[in-house]
Amino acid sequence: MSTQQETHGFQTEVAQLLKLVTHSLYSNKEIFLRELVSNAADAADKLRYKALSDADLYEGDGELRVRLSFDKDAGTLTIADNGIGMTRDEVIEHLGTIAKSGTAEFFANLSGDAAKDSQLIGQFGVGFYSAFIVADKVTVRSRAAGQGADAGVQWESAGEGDYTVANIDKAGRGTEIILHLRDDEKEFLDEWRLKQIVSKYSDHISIPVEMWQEGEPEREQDGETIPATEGQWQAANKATALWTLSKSEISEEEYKEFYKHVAHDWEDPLLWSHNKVEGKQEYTSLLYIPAKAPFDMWNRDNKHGLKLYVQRVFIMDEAEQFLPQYLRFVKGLVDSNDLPLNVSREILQDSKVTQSLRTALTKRVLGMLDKMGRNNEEKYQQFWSQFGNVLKEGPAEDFANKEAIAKLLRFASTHNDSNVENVSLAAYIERMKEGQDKIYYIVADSYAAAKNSPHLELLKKKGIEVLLLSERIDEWLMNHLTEFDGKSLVSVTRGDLGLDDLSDEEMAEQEKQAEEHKPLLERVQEVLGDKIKEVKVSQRLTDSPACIVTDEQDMSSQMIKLMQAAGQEVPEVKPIFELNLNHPLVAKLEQEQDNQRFAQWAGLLLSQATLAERGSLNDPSEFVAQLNSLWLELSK
Ligand SMILES: Nc1ncnc2c1ncn2[C@@H]1O[C@H](COP(=O)(O)OP(=O)(O)OP(=O)(O)O)[C@@H](O)[C@H]1O
Repeated sequence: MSTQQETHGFQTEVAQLLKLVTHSLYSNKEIFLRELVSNAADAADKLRYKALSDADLYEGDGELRVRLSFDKDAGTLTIADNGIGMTRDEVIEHLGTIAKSGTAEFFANLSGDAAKDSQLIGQFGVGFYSAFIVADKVTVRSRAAGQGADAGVQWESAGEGDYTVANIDKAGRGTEIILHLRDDEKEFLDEWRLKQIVSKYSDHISIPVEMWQEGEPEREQDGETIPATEGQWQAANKATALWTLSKSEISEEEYKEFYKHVAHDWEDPLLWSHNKVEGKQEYTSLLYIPAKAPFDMWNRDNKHGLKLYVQRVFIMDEAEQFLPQYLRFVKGLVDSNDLPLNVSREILQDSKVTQSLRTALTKRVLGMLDKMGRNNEEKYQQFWSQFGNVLKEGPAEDFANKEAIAKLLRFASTHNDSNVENVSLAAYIERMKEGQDKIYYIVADSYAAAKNSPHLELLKKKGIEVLLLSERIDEWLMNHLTEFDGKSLVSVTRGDLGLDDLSDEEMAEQEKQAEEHKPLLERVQEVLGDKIKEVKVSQRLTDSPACIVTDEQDMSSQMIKLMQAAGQEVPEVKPIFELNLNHPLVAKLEQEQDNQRFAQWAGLLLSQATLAERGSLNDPSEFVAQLNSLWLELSK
């Protein structure tokens, strides 16, 4: 009997997701079973955890399992678990809305192209809603552990705009999902097909997935009487938690499938590392690097972290204490023998065990990435393109591992004529010119702006490599990374390039030039006044007439932009104005007798240099006016 039936509309995002699920996921439709069995296993894990402090929740039935059954006549497939179950409110919340933040933006970005969107949707994770790949109606009957039989709830939907919920009686705790299969999906009403899917995808989840085995009547075989057997539920999977096995017992396929279960991802992982550690600390970790970044990796409240088990009992999901933020893309689990079973998030936070696990797991991840970087460049590039920018948060967050993180960084560089970020600091050092003791880089708004920056001119001419950085995070990164392997990292847009050792003769020549052209420098300083900090003969230009650079102690242009974008106040920073004395425009400037025109030329050069460096001017109309008035003068 059902009462209090209500009809609810799906949250817009769920309706969009359902449309996509039914239209784009046909090619791999059997995974619906993995998703539903995975949810059942999670529900069992949650009950086991809650029952640690309240054994009554088991209601006398502590054998947690999920059962598959089908009815050929009715065309239904049922997945029934005796896990934690759901209350009416939970059913409405979990099966009618998507709680992940950033969901609306995610849907706004879909293209409408089924093939592309199905890739994206895999990153998003459709979970329960994958039921609608094969079913045109889904009935969920659930009852939360610890409640009376009359606290059951039934949810039903055809996967279009709405669903119904009603109160029902349900004697057994847990959740039953009844799929009313579409006419062309009846292949799933088959014992062998189901067994095959279960062993392919769900062999190593922690609970048995059972199917009904019919009994056999007594029979004669080779003159012997074989007694009758009774029908019984039998596990179709191995049901041993994968990470408790030794590595040699686990196949690649099994690692990959297990990943999809823990990470709720649809794609194979890129890399994993499985380790049992004994001794002072005892734990097992199974850490995966996904192939693709999740849709919400840059969302501030993105949920991440490992699954935590204590002595093989599931304790919590998304335990973010075990890895630093800059490794938030790592998925997997840690199973500790040293933490208490009743550990809470608060206790975890302050625990020494957590601290040492975090240190060890961080090292492990950095180690596995380093190894991939050395052994498989192609795979590493795939990793870098997805997670490189997250890793760049590392040097600021994790001082102790700065050098190890720096080894993992990859940059675009003048060495390669391409924007691909594949140059490591170690590779740069190997190619350093004789006498060069610094690593040069530039941070600009785009790859093109970096590559074509006038600040690179002399270095290019001398064949000195410069790393070309153009991601938003790069300035932040370089602020925290001042040295690698004993070599300092130097921005070509700041202070001195420190090329002294490279070119004694040129340095002497420059000093001589500065002396000879002192009057010019003084005149420029006078007309530009407090717009600049200082005017100098440039060390770095060959083709451009002038550039601006930032004093060593001042905040760089990129940092100023970052802070402004974040709405923060920034101090005024005056540039050092550098002139290329070998440039004809500068020679012309020097010869200009008319003071007013001299001031206009100098102002124009400064505006141009500022534009090239910062991409914008404080007073663009002044620049336009300068340009126009000079044109007029010249065309007289
Ligand atoms: N068998 C079940 N027993 C109890 N709760 C369930 C069950 N199936 C689903 N749920 C609840 O519904 C929620 C939504 O499930 P769904 O599969 O859509 O997403 P998910 O498992 O949280 O994550 P993902 O979308 O990444 O798969 C779950 O988080 C859980 O709270």
